[in-house]
Parts: sequence; structure tokens; C-alpha cells
Amino acid sequence: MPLSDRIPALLVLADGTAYRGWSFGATETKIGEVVFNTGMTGYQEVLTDPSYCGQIVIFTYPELGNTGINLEDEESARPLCAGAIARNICHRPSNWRSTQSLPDYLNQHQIPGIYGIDTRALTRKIRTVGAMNGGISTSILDEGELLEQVLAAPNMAGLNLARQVSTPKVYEWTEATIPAWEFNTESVVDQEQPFTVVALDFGVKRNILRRLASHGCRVIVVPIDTPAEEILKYNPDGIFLSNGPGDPAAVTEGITTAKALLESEKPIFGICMGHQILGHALGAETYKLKFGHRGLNQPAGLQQKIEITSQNHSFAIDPESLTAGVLEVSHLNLNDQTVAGLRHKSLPIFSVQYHPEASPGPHDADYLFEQFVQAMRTAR
Ligand SMILES: NC(=O)CC[C@H](N)C(=O)O
Repeated sequence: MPLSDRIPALLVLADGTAYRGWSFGATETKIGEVVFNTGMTGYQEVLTDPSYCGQIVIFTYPELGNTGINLEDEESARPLCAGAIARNICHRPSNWRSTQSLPDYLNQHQIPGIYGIDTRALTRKIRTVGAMNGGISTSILDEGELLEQVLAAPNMAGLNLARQVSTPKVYEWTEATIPAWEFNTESVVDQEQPFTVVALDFGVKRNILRRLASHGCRVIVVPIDTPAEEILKYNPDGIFLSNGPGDPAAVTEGITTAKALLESEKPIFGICMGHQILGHALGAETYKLKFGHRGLNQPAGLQQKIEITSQNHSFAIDPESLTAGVLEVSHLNLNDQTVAGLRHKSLPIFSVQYHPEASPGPHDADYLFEQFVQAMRTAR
């Protein structure tokens, strides 16, 4: 793009640091929590993952937009993140599936982006100081003025954002991963008698629903405030607790429902926020990590078996809070030894902090969907 066509943009962090670059996407002012994602692919899936609601994502991969945007890779109906930060942007995508450029797409959804930023330096700063709020603007180019808005914004800790992104009404999901992309041909799919799974929606990613369907589940997705007795009226074989944005401790309606669902002794599987909600329902606590885990190569496991996993989270289960309870640690994040998976000691209930559905990411953890189906088969 010729220099004269570029629109100057400003990024200010809550500690007062300012970065100047160029705008891509919407020319809006947005404030959010600035976090970094180290994935080398999948920018569209990241931008449309509802778990990023309220966050401004730094992409450490140096150029975004090369493959454009396509309809199939959406993880939800629209991107929900607050903004995007890139080293460089490709304005003319080239891919057979592309229907739109990344800047046009973000513009259409009122999401601002800033590029021309030294994303390595910025990421090192976040790693050193910790995740913090920041703002992107094209209309406020005065650092002090934008900083005022950044400082007035609420902190991510304590925010129930899942309420904003959960489905307003019940829907059924039956679409599996398309055959051309199915990588796990060994999964035993009993289409004659699908397992009925009720998914409590905190901001679910579509690929989770697809992987459940690929493993033989008919999924009924219900709003965040659906009481346990309503959920049990569907006579589900199992219950799924979804991923979602914000602070899990603030999602009190979800924790109350999960607690009540535990009494049914049905198989329960939780991913990311679902894992944290399950922990809370069983007496555990969560805390906020310094800068979280966001990327596609996070090692998780215990001694014998290690999976390379896709992750996107700020909060984690406090292992100290598990001591006297019924949960045990099934996986650790092997980069920093934080809790990455939980298992109930006597019931078919388990959860992971990472994303076995990948999208983007490796498929190492797809076996967890099979484990859930196996638990439902045994309970049937
Ligand atoms: N992907 C998720 O479900 C994230 C869960 C939670 N919002 C966290 O940041 O820890």
C-alpha cells in the first residue's frame, strides 16, 4: 500500500507505553486486554474464537492476512475480539477459499487493527510485565488522551463476559467435520443411535461442536442461564461445558448449574472455561496467570505421555485448592507446571484447560472426545 494511503494508528498500554503504527480494519477506538498468540497459522479462527471477547490480540507470526478470510473457518458467527496487532499485513490475499481480505473483514465488523508494530518487543514486554489493558485508535493520536480511556476500562479479572457471547436460544448441532478434512478415521461413530449431549454455552467454538458430531454426538446447545433441571429434561447421555471469555469465577450462573448437574452423575466433559467452571463447582479456585497461554505448541501431560496442544486462556485452576477434594490432576502444562487437566476420582467427569478441537492446532488431544463418548457408552 502506498505510504500516502496509510492511516496512522496509536496503541497505548496501561503502563503508559505507546507504539505508533498504521491502521488496518476499522478506524475505531477500542480498549481491551492486550494478550499475545504465538500460533503460526489460524488468524481467522483466533479472531472468531469467542474466548477472545474483550481482548486485543498481538499476533507474533510476522505477517497476517495472506490467505484472506473464508466462510468455512469461522469459529462463531462474527469476530468478537476487541482488536488485532500485527507486524505486517497482506492487503491482497491469495487462496482458493478466500472471499474477503482480512482488513475488509475487520472493517465490516468494527474491529480495529494496528500494524507496523515491533511485535517481538511488545510480546517481550507483556511477558515481563504481564497482560494489561491497552487501546488502539486512529482518531485519538495523543498518548495521554488515549491512556486516560485505557485506565478507565475495567480489569479482565472479575468480568463475566460469557453472558455476552452465549447463545440467546437453544439450537441443535449435527454437522461433523467434512470428510475431506477428517483426520481421525478410527473414531467409532454410531450414527444409528447418536449420543445426546447438552452443551452449556459460555461462548462455544464451532469446531468443538463439529468434533462432538464427528464422534457420534447430537449436540443441543443451551444458553448460559439454562437451569440444570431444564438441561436434564433433554435426557442427555452426557453434558459438555464449553470454552468462553472472561473470568470463570464471575460466571456464577454456570457454576451453580454445573454443581446441580453433578448430582445426576452423568458423564461431563469440560474444555477451557468449562474446565474452570467444573473446578469451581467441585470446590476448586482459579487465579489469573501473568500473561496466559495462547498458541499451538503448548506441551501438556504427565510423565509418560505428552500432547502438543492448542491453548487460549488467562486463568488456571489453583492446585492448592484441590487438596481435599474429589478432583485429581490429569495433565500439567509442561512449560510452567500449571494445571492443564482434571479428572473426578470416582465419576466419569473430566476436563482440560487446552483445546482438543484445535482449529487451529495439532490433533494430539482428539482422543478426549472419544473418551467422553466411551464414558457415555458405558453409562447408557
Ligand atoms: N478459551 C477459554 O475458554 C478461556 C477461558 C477463560 N476465559 C480464560 O481466559 O482462562
